[in-house]
Amino acid sequence: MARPVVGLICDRRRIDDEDVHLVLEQYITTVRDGAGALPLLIPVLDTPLDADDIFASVDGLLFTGSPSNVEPLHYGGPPAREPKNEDKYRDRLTLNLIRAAIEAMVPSFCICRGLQELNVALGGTLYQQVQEVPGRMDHREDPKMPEEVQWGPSHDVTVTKGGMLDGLLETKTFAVNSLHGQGIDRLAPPLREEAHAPDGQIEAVSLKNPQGFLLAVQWHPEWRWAEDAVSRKLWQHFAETLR
Ligand SMILES: N[C@@H](CCC(=O)NCCCC(=O)O)C(=O)O
Repeated sequence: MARPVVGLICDRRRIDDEDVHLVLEQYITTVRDGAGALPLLIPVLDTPLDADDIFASVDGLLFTGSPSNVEPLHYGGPPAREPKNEDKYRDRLTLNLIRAAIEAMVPSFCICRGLQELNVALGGTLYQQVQEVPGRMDHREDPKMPEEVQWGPSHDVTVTKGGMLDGLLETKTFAVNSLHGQGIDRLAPPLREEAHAPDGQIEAVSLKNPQGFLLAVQWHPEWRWAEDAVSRKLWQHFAETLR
């Protein structure tokens, strides 16, 4: 039987004066092994690919993480302090694609930047520097540390009662990694909180009125997914919605 196909959103970066479309390999191998699907990379072109064309070729979508930030103009925020750290072509594709995927009930899993895109696409706002918000922790990785530490467990999250994760996971508090400087400020009206960090930062969301599968997490369940019971469950559940 043919494997289901999952479309992974690429980043668009300028490398050696060329436009390059790329995805970290860990997302690709996790889609293959954790969700049992065929990974299909979705490039971020000047004129975005048509959502219906994409939906005709995939059984689900993965909105990947990225070092780039959603441009604040999309949520009425002040100009970014680091305007170079943007991917305006990705914004142009994903903000519309997420809304279209919800409408078309295409199963979608959103990770890190993907969660932030979902919140902005549905009318929410972002903190541009979570660590500067009074009472919030620093959710960024330490780039001076070895990769294992940067991507290793960083803080707990607690699952919110009555949501998708509450129904899915036996463990209600568990450790996650944390590699983000931005985060949800105002939650988009159609979304509900699924989990939060000890400082109150929203760490996972889903639709209040679910239509198909839509889950977004601020952490990275693709990192060493096979070694972590919660990550295994999330990928398995995503896989089940693809068929
Ligand atoms: N830039 C945003 C989003 C953070 C994010 O997605 N990090 C993932 C980095 C690794 C990768 O390339 O997937 C923020 O800082 O909040």
